[in-house]
Amino acid sequence: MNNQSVSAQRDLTMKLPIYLDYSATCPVDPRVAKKMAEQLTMEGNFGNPASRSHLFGWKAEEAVEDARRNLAELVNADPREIVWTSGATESDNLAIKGAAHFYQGKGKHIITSKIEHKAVLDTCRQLEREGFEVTYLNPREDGIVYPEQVQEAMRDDTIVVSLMHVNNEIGVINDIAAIGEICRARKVIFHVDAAQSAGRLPIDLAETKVDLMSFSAHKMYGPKGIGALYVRRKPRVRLEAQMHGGGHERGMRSGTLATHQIVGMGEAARIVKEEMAAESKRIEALRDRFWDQIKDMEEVHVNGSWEQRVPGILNVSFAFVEGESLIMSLKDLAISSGSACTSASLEPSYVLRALGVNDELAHSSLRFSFGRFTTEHEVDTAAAEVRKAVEKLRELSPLWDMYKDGIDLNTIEWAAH
Ligand SMILES: Cc1ncc(COP(=O)(O)O)c(C=O)c1O
Ligand code: FES
Repeated sequence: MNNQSVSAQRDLTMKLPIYLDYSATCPVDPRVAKKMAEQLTMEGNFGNPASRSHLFGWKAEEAVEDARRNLAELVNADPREIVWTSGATESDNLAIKGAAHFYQGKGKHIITSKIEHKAVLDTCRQLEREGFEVTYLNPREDGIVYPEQVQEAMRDDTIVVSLMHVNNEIGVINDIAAIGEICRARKVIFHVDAAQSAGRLPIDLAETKVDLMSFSAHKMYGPKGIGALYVRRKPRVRLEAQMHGGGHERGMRSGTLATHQIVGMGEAARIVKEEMAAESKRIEALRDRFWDQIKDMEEVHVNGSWEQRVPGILNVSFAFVEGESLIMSLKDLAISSGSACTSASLEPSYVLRALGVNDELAHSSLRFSFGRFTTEHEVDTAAAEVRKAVEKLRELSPLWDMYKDGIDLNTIEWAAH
């Protein structure tokens, strides 16, 4: 089934909300699902890829290695540099803890940023408890962590720098090539979380001086629960394993390989490599189409650099409207106020706060993310619904009335309570 027929079929059966949360996760591409299903049964590659004594094992191993080649080709790496994991969370843990533990004899200082995914931030917190020191860089107002900031934070005992390629809440892109040069010159290991960029931006690891890179299949239309870590061979990067057992994945990550998941990720990578250029253009056009329909509203702001961003993510603040109320009144849209992992919290986003967005505005922000199966019709419907909901909530807002009456809200002394 092609993309258009998937969308058409969904239109017919739909009472489902319009899905605009592709940064949280993507549906599995039907081509990927088909290939995965074929692996599971007696006729497929159900064997254990580690079994060396019979055909079932050999076939499963071949399927795993095909997938490894496909993922490696997506980022121009050597297949021997790809280690399968359960997702980007595990890859981040393995990269940062693995490198910190292996290289701690050289120093105990790590550099990261305040707007990393929790998988990186919590890993760094854990390392702090173990006696490592971590510098959390603040991005500039545009959401970018600049190479000079990394340069300035470097110390003689710095062993690891971990920065994301694309931020999952605001879609802003960091210049990993320039940061890689700085790290390489000082022989500091550079880890990049590419969960949001792989398959959305071209990545060339033969050219870019990244030592470790995390990937997640479910952000590229593959299944959840599978990911990979790129571990550079030249110059060789060493890691202390975090999972011990049968010595799979050259000792870096033990555990029977999940053949069907791995085949799914490989197929997802193969498809996205072929379709990325056209897909990015299409998604950018959808994003612009959406933004064109809401940008003339008053007090509507895009968070993060407009120029340096992936096409699929748009984080917008609607001043004088409370984000949770807005989501509640947009029941026909599947959107979020920030990342999926923190969507249960009513705290304003730590990412937006780090950009200097004030609490009220951070509270009134929504993330729209567009993807492979998004249609123009969905975008038009979503934009109309957003306009309607924002206007209605503002009608009910005393603060909006005051703003419209020209009262400067910053000068008001609110009663303490
Ligand atoms: C930037 C980033 N890193 C890591 C993850 C976690 O990936 P996974 O769900 O594969 O563990 C995500 C997913 O939300 C992400 O956006
Ligand atoms: S799924 Fe993206 S933040 Fe957790």
